[in-house]
This record gives sequence, structure tokens and C-alpha cells, in this order.
Amino acid sequence: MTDPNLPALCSLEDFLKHEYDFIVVGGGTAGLVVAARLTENPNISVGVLEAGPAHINDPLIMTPALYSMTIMNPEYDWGHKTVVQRGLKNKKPLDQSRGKGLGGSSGINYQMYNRGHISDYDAWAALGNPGWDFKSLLPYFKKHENFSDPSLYASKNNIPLETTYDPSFHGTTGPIHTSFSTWRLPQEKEWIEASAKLGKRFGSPKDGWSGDHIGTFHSLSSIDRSGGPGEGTRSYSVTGYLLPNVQRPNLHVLTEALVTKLVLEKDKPAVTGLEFEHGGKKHVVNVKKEVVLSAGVYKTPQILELSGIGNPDVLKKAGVECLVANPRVGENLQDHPATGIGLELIDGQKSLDMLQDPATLEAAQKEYMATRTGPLSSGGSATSFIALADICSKDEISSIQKRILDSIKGQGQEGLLPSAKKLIAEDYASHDDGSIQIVLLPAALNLSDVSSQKSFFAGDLNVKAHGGQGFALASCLARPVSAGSVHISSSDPNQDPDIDPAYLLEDVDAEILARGLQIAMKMAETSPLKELLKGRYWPGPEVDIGTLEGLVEYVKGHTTTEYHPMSSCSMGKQGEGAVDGRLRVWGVKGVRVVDASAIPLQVSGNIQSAVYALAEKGCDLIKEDWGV
Ligand SMILES: Cc1cc2nc3c(=O)[nH]c(=O)nc-3n(C[C@H](O)[C@H](O)[C@H](O)COP(=O)(O)OP(=O)(O)OC[C@H]3O[C@@H](n4cnc5c(N)ncnc54)[C@H](O)[C@@H]3O)c2cc1C
Repeated sequence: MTDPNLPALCSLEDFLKHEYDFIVVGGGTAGLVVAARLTENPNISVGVLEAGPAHINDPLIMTPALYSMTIMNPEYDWGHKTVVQRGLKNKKPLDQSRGKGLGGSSGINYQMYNRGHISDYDAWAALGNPGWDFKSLLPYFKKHENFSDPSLYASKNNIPLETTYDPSFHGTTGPIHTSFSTWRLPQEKEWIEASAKLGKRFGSPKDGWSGDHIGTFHSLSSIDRSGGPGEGTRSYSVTGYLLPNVQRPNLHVLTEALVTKLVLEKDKPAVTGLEFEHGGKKHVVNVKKEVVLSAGVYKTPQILELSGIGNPDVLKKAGVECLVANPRVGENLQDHPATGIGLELIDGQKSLDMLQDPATLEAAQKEYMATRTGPLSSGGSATSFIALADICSKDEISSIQKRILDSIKGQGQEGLLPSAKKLIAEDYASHDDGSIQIVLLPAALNLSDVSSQKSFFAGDLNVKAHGGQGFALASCLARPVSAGSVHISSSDPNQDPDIDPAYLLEDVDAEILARGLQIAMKMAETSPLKELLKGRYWPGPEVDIGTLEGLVEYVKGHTTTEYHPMSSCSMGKQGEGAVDGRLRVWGVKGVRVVDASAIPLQVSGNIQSAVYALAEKGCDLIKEDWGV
């Protein structure tokens, strides 16, 4: 039954009653942006089909610090796994979390809000996608953002804010609230100070969201600190783009509806509708103008392939007839590989491990309920972006560049495009390139077997055994040159595709990640942070971390996702991209991709802001193309 307060969330019967100009597949991060912007025009009718549940006002989603309880939890997460990674020594499939339900991954992410560097987006344009450079995208970053000035909530801070910001780079009227967490890991201050001592470019940037983010700073979070009814809760595509528009009569959203394939016109490569499963039955719905695929980085290419759009060899093996040959569908999959060290705090210092104590947890719950502050109100923590050129000699950079360029020789369709590799190799010489991201993770997480997210969040057993507290420093590779693929191996829409992010397939990626760890360790050995630490809880003394070779070996055994897979249907020129620069799928009319799949090349930073910006711009392209 339809909830009178949420009229757009309709029943199956109601959904099938209407005709749609556009159908959006996936009510996730990007999908709800598309639905909201297109229905601004009352003459345009939009249907959204979302495979997961609605989860409206769910406390596990709305309470910022509870994200670890949703990750890989089947109520909220698709719970994918990678294939065994050829580049890693750890031969177990790795957990791959993706949000399932309205809001998609924006409902379960850590809420870290960063933007990447100017050169990241300029590279998108350089790869044959005019209009996607940083200058052209900045209005879309601002359009989705609602930045709350920290002076408004300064009195709620547990530690002073060390980070500067320039309001001119932020939007203040958009649907997605951004703020600095008011509860920050108490050691963030010392981490930022220790980092600044490593060199001029390791201190705080003027504004880490300006397109120049080199240095160490408190991350913004997608958390509402505007003082309104949403105070201290997650701001995501549901709160920002769906709920404010839920009364629109031209918007219809059906949840628990799994789209299984697109319907193409006979003898003509044009999409006319789609098939979906709901309540155990198949249904077909027609579309008047376009289907917009926003099913995310793994499911968008899966739906295209199930519909017969993709690489003919892949489709044949899966038993699907090829209707449109587009060999780039499912290729170019990139993620940020991440590895880490664990640090134990001296007695008396606290991290989020304090919530293991039932009395402290109860007090935190009371504080959150009363004032929306305290540890439970906190999202992802501080971060650092480091240019490889600032930690390597010129000779070392030249050797890294040579290895990247040599790897292009003889390369076919697989892996990152040669043109993209060249751009990354060039950028590695720049002191502005945030090649390495270090993320402060505010608890003593279990880093011994990172293939399982459950064991990762369960915490380090040794630290727990003696009631210790700690945190981890994750080294993340911002611009990997390894790229993999995601493809169906069956025509069954309920069977997961084969997910291969190709972590560290190219050795040079493992080396750069290891260099990031070296810097993380230097930070931990520098005052005033080092005085707060008992020492390293992971890796143990048996690991040779004194040499780069030793660290590379460690990295290959202990790397996982930073949760930023993208580019599996990337935009680019015909033959290089699966979609064109206007996000239209090459070779077929009536279908566009608007989600993280369409991003052509990794950005240096957490990617939700890039997805929101891409979706905002994507809507303008759709409106322009249809004159609506
Ligand atoms: C655990 C985790 C932590 C993260 N942390 C951060 C962070 O701190 N900061 C940051 O910037 N980024 C973070 N990210 C990344 C960021 O959230 C994602 O990149 C982004 O939200 C992806 O948006 P999307 O629109 O491409 O896909 P999604 O938001 O995943 O949306 C896809 C939607 O499509 C639906 N769907 C899929 N298949 C079908 C189908 N066949 N039929 C109907 N519906 C379907 C899904 O259920 C989902 O709702 C994190 C991601 C995860 C998973």
C-alpha cells in the first residue's frame, strides 16, 4: 500500500498504470539525481525501478557512525565478491560492498566527502570527452552541495578544527549537506601536525575541495549540520533528491523491482522498454524517450550484456545473443586499492574502540539521541593527499614512468587505455598530483585478513584481548594503472557477474602503494603523534617493513578495496568508451548510463562527489538532447 506521506513510492499496479518518458534503472546515488532533475519539468513523467527496499528513515543508514553495520549486510548490500585477484598473494575472493535499496551506495558509504584534483577531471576531457574538465564540472559540484559553515557548529566540536576552507569553492543551496564531523578522532590534530612536519606540501591545503588538495586535513562528510530537522544525520540521495520531491505526480518509484534486461526494437538497435522482476513475476514496461541506467558499476554493464549489448565473445560464452556489438561494455573497471598499518594508542587515549565498552556505548547513544553529537554522529575521518613527486627522486619518477609506458606495448583491449596510462605517467612527475591518499580509520581494525569486511570491522583480536584502543592508517592508490573488467558468465540476471578489479596487476601499482605506507609510517614516527602511540599493532615484527621490497610483498598480501570501483561503461571515443561524451551507449539508441560506471578515469579522492556531479551534468545533457 502506498504511504500517503511518500506518494511517489508506489505499488506495482500503480507503477504499471503510467506511461513514462524516462525510466531510471536503480534508485541509488546517481539514479535519484536523474529522477529529481527530470521531474522538475511537470510535463515529463519518470519511473524509477530499484531492486532493493526503501529503507526510509532507517537508523542504521541515518546514524552516521553505523555504516559498518550495513556493509556486506544482505538487507542493505548486494554483498558481491571479486574473482581471485591475479596481482595479489592473497588468493581469496575479496568482499565488494554495493548499496542495495533507495540511495544505493550513498546510503551505506563512510560519508567522506572529497573532490579530487583539477588534473583528474582535465584527464576525463583529454580522453575525448569535451565538457568534462574541472572548470566545466565545478558548477555541478557546487550545484549538488549544501556546505554548512563550520562556525555554525563550532561549539559542538570535540577538538578544534585544524582545516581551512574557502566558501567560494562550495555550494550552499544544493541537496547534499556537507560538514566537518563535530566528533573527530581525538588524535587527528596531532596527525595533521606530524604530517605538516614532513615537508611544505604535507600541511593543510587552503581548501581541499578547490581542485588542489595536496596535504593533510579533516575531511568533509556528507552529514547534515544545518541546524534543521536532519541535524547530525546522513545526507544522501534519498534525503537530498527523493524526499523533497516525493509529492510530484510525475514521479513513480517502485522498490524490490529487479531490472533483468532492456527490450530492443526488432531489426533496429533502439531501446523501447525493459523487463523487470517483482514479487516473483516478470513484467515489461515501455519507455517513450529513454532508459537511463543508474544501476551502479557492476549492475549497469550486467544489464547491458543481458540485453545483448556488449562484447560478442563475452555474450556468446554466457549464452546471450549479441544484438549490438560494443566491446567496451564491462571493460576498464578501476578501483582504488587500499592497504594499511595499525597503530595502538597509549593508555588514556581513546578512539572509536571506546564503544566496545557497554557503558560508553550507552552514553554515546544517549548523547546522539539528545543532541545529535558525539562519536555516533561522526562520518569518515581525516585524510591526506600526497604527490609521488614529493616523496621520490627524479630518477625514481622516471623509472616509474618508463615502466608504465613500457607496459602499453602490445596491449590489446584489456586494462587501462594506453592514452590513460600516458596521462597518469605524466601526472606522476607533477607536484600537484595527489597520487597517494592516506585515510585515518578511527578504530583498531583487523588488517590481518582484509578479504572479509566482517572480520575487518570486528577489530584486531590482540588489541581487543588486552582492552587496547587504536586506529589505522590506510594507504590508497589514487590513480592505479591496473584496470580489470566486469562481465556476465550466465544469462541468469540473478547470478552475479564476474568482478575483476585487477588489483595491483601492474607491479608499479604495488610499489606506489608501498611508498604510501612508508609515508604513513613516517607520520606515525613524527611528533606530536608518536608520543600518543604505543606502537604498531599490525603488521607484526615478522614483516620486513624496513625496505621497499619488503613492503611491496606486504602490500600484495594485504590489499583490498577503498570502495571506489568505477568506469565499467566509461565514456570515451567510439572504440575506447562504452558510452559517448553525452553518456549515450555507443551503437544503440534510447539508453544512457548515468552512474559511476561512466567515469573514464579514477579521481584522486573519495568519489561520491564525482558521481553526484556527473549525474547533475548528465541530467542537463538529457534535457538538452530532448529539449525538455
Ligand atoms: C561501503 C562503501 C563505502 C564508501 N565510502 C565512500 C566515502 O566515504 N566517500 C565517498 O565519496 N564514496 C564512498 N563510497 C563510494 C560511493 O558511495 C559510490 O561510488 C557511489 O555512491 C556510487 O553511486 P552509483 O550511483 O554509481 O551506484 P549506487 O549508489 O550503488 O546505485 C546503484 C543502484 O542500483 C540498484 N540496482 C542495481 N541493479 C539493479 C537492477 N538490476 N534493477 C534495479 N535496481 C538495481 C542498486 O540497488 C542501487 O540502489 C563508498 C561505497 C561503499 C559501498
